[in-house]
Amino acid sequence: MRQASHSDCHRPAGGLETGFRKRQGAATTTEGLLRDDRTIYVVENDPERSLVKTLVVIGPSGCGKTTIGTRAAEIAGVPFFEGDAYHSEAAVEKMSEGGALTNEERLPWIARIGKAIAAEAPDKAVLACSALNLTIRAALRTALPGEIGFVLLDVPPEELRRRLTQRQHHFAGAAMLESQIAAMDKMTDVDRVDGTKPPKAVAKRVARLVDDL
Ligand SMILES: Nc1ncnc2c1ncn2[C@@H]1O[C@H](COP(=O)(O)OP(=O)(O)O)[C@@H](O)[C@H]1O
Ligand SMILES: O=C(O)[C@H](O)[C@@H](O)[C@H](O)[C@H](O)COP(=O)(O)O
Repeated sequence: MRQASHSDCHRPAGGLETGFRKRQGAATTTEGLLRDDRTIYVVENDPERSLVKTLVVIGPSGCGKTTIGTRAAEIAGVPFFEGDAYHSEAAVEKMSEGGALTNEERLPWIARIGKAIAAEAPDKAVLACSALNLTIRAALRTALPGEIGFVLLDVPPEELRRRLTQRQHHFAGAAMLESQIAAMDKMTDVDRVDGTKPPKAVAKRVARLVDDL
């Protein structure tokens, strides 16, 4: 297995097109059609690109997506993508003030992530991305049409709160936590790993899921 180096953490170069738009009417065969309440969204799906296999490390702020995703990617020898690096400035500003994103605000972000992974990952990737509800996981499945797995790092709210109160230099603080927990669905379509265990142990379990993709 190749060892992942620091440069394997992928961040956007800038200028990526979103590949996302709101529309009415039917989707073509190269598009994924997503419905969220009364709105229809389209995340474009480019049939020409390689089918990267992606393990998405998911869960609310503070559950350990970045910490565990980075280590798991290193163990598995695949590049790591930091989902938070693909937010728009407006989204970061909103979250810095404790505001919660809507699905409509999240979808262009997901499209940017999908394009980056499709363009930059050779065959497999680990992605850190909250993916709190089915609409967003469906968008990821559409934006990344290769095999995709989701693993939730299970951490109780009081531990999340403790971690976020201590974490520094990040736009998402404890103020966002309640809205994140409220936005989470039952997550019946994902794997779960106990995220309260030491990072090394959690990362090993997640790396095994990357190998199994
Ligand atoms: N398994 C763990 N045990 C204890 N602390 C952890 C664990 N995983 C992450 N942390 C700590 O919790 C905080 C949030 O982790 P981070 O990876 O930034 O979470 P997320 O990316 O999900 O927001 C960080 O300070 C990190 O060091
Ligand atoms: O790592 C974190 O602290 C969080 O995940 C945080 O960065 C934020 O929650 C999402 O990137 C925004 O998206 P959601 O509103 O979908 O969680």
